[in-house]
Amino acid sequence: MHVTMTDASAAYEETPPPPPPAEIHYSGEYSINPLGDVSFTHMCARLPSVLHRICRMAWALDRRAAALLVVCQLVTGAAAAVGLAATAHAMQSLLGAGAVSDRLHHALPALLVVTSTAALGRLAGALSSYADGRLTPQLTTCADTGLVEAVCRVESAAYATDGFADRQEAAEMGVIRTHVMVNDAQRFVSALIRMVAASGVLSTLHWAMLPLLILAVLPAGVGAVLSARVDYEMHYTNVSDRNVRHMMRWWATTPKHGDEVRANGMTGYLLFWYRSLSERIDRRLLAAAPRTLWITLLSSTAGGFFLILTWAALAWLTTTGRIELAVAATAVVAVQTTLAALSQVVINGAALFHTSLYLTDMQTFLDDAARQAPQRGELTVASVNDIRLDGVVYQYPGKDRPAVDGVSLTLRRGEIVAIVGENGSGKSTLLRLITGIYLADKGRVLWNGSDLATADQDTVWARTGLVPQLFAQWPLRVRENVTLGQPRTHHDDPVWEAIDAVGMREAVDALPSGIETLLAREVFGGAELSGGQWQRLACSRAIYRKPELLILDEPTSQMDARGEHQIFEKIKSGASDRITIVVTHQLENSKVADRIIVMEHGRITEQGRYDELADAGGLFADLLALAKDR
Ligand SMILES: Nc1ncnc2c1ncn2[C@@H]1O[C@H](COP(=O)(O)OP(=O)(O)OP(=O)(O)O)[C@@H](O)[C@H]1O
Repeated sequence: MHVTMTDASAAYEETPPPPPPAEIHYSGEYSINPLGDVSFTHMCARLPSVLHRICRMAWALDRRAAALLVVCQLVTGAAAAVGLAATAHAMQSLLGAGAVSDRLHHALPALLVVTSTAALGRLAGALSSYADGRLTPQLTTCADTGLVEAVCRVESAAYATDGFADRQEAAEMGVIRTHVMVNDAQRFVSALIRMVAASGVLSTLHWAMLPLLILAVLPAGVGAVLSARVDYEMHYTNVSDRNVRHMMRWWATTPKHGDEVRANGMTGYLLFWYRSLSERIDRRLLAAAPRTLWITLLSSTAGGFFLILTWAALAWLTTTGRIELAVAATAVVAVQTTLAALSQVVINGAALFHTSLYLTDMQTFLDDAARQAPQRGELTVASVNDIRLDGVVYQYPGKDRPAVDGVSLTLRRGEIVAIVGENGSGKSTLLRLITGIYLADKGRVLWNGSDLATADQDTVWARTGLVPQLFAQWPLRVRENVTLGQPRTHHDDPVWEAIDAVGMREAVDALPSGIETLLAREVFGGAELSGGQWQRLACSRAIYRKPELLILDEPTSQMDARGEHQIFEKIKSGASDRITIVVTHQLENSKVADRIIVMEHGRITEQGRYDELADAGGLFADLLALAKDR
C-alpha cells in the first residue's frame, strides 16, 4: 500500500494520545518521610548537632580556614557588643546637658570606639568570607567524591535493593547543599553572636524590651522552619519522579542514542513524556504553595503585631518618663540591631535546618552504603588453577525464583568453556557468581579451594578480565580505554600489543591524535568509534590485563567476520595459561570450547563437546537446528 505524507499525518492525528509516564507508587522501607512526625522543637534541637557536624567536616579538611572562620565569628560578635555599648555611651553624652561642642567632645572617645569596632567587624567579615571561600569547594568536592566512591564500592547486589537509586538521588541533594552549608552556618553563628550582644545591651536598658523583641521575631522563625519542612516534604514526594526524569534526560539527549530516537520517531513522545513528568512534579510543588503562603502570612502577622507592641512599649516608657530620652535613643539603635540580628538568626537557622535535612539524607545513604560495602574477609587469592562451584544458588531481590539454581561445576586452568542457553537462563548471573561480583545465597564458589565469600575481592578481581555484554564506552583517550584500572607502564608497547590482538591498529592510527585521541564525540576534539570497533576495544581491555580468568559475554556480537575470527584465534592461543569462559548465542563459536555447558532456568542441563551435544537431541541440538533453519 502506498502511503502519502498527508495520509500518514492524518493517521497520526487520529491516533489516541500517548500514555503519560507511569505513576511510581514507591512503598518500600525508605518511602516514609523521616520528618513526617518530627516536632518544631525537635527540629530546632537539631541545629547544634548540625553545626557540630559542619565544624567537624571543616576541621578535618582545612584546620587553618576552619579556625580563621571561628575566630572571625567571635571577633564579629565582640565588635558588635563593644560597638553597641559605645553607641549607648555616645548617645548619653550627645543627648545630655551642656554645649554642643562639649557634648561632642565628651562623646568622641565612644564614637572612635564605634568606628573602630565597625571597621574590625568588616575586616572579620571579609576574612570569614575568605575562609568560607577556601572551605566550601573542599567540602563540596569531599561530599561529591565521597558519594561517588560509596556508590562505586558497594556490593553489586546493593544496586538491586529496594529504593537504592532513589536514596542516592536524595543524597545528591545533600552534595548540592554542601555548597551553601558553610555560608549558612557562618551567617547563623555570627547573627547569633550579634543578637546575644545586642540583646544584652538592650536588657540593661529595660527588662521588658527583649521578651517583646523575641516575640516579634519568633513567629518568623517558626514560619521559616515550617516552610522548610513543606519544601522538604515536596522534595521527598518527588524524589522517585526526579530520579526517573534524570535518567530519561540522559537517555533522550545523549548522542549515543540519537539515531534510535530519531529514526523511530520517538522525539515527540520523549518530549511529551519529559514535559508530563515535569508538570506532575510541578503540580505537587504548586499544590504546596498555598500552605507556604498561609505559613508566611500568619507568621508575618503575628511578628508584625509584636513588633508594633515593642515600639509602642518603648514610646510609652519614654513618654511616661520611665526611661530617659538618651536611653530611649540607644534603645532604638539596640532594638534595630537586635531585630536585624534576630531576623538573620531565624532566616539562617531555617536555612541551616533545611540544609541539615538533605545532609541527613546524604549521611543516611553513606552509612547505608558503608554497611553494604564488601566485608568478605582477608583471604588472599594468589593464583587460580581451578574454580569449583558447589550447589550455587542466587536469587535477585524481588524475584520469585532463583536466577541460578543449584549449579555445581569445576573449571580448570587451560580449559575453554562455552556457556550457552536461551535468554534469561542465568548465564550472565552465573558469570557474576564465578567472579565473585555476587556472592551465592547458598552453596560456595571456591578459587583454588578458597571460598570467595571470605576472600578479599580485590585480590580476586586482580586476576580476572571481563568483557560484559553491555560494555562501557569510556569518555577517555584510546590508551586509557585499553589500560583502564591497570598501573601505567613507561611506554605504550603493551597497549599496542593489546590493540593489535583485536586488529585495531589501523583504526587507532586513523584517529586524529592516534592513541591519544579522546573517545567522546560530545567533547571538542573528541572522536567516535563504530559499534564493532568499540567492542574490539573492550576485548583488548580484557586481554591487556593478561588475566588468569578471562570471561567474554557475547564478545563478538557487533564484529565483522574478520574481527570475530581474530578474537577467537586470540582466545585459543592464550588459553593454555588461563581459564577461559565464553558466553555465546552463536553456537558455531562454541566449537572453540573444550567443553560446552547448556543452561536452562538457572540449571546446567547438558555438558559436553560440540559434536557430542549436536547429536544428543537436547536443547543444544534444538537451538542448533533453529540456527540453521534460514
Ligand atoms: N540485575 C538484575 N536484577 C534483577 N533480576 C535480574 C537482574 N539481572 C538478571 N535478572 C534476572 O535473572 C534471570 C537471569 O538473567 P541473566 O542475565 O543471568 O540471563 P542470561 O542467560 O544471561 O540472559 P541473556 O541470554 O538474555 O543475556 C532473568 O530472569 C533476569 O530477569
